Amino acid sequence: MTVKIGVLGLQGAFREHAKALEATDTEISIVKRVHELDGLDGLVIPGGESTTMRRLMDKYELFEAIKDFAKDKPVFGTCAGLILMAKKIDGQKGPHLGLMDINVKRNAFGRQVDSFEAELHIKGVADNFAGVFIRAPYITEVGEEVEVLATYDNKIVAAQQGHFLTAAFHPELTDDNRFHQHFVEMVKGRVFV
Ligand SMILES: NC(=O)CC[C@H](N)C(=O)O
Repeated sequence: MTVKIGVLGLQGAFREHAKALEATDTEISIVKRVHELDGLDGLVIPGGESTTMRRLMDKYELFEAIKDFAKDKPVFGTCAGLILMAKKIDGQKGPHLGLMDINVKRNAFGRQVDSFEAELHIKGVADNFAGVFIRAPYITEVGEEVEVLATYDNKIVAAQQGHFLTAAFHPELTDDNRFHQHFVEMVKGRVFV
């Protein structure tokens, strides 16, 4: 069975995510409007700039619609997507979607190392995954139900909580689609139960 996965296409690296998913057994669509969530089995929230993406979500009434979608459908957020999914953002009053029990710090690796690549061990996914970090956040704290999937320099950079998956880096910017494949398996598991 082919599952249908949408990539939120308001801003950021959504085309790259769609491309990474092409190599998996999925039907892919770009989501820019609320009705385009209909019939999807899972959603990817890409990297970009979290405050801009939030503003656009509000503008197109996608904010509540995505919260609703996420009640029982898998969501995968990378970088800005991770920030949007977190329950707590360092130095910021409230969260955005607040889907995952994680605290996140934005632009957390500092200005000197704006962007870098590091080899990651991602639990259950890959021992040697090239993590591309771009003004990346990291997770400072996780709740009991959150499973840490990867750390870099003792900082949490990938995690999963039930049907939510998140990464501080950009798996869509490499040719390695194992992390996307992991999300597809999560979506399939959900569809079959
Ligand atoms: N590459 C990214 O998605 C960077 C995230 C960005 N620093 C933010 O705060 O939204």
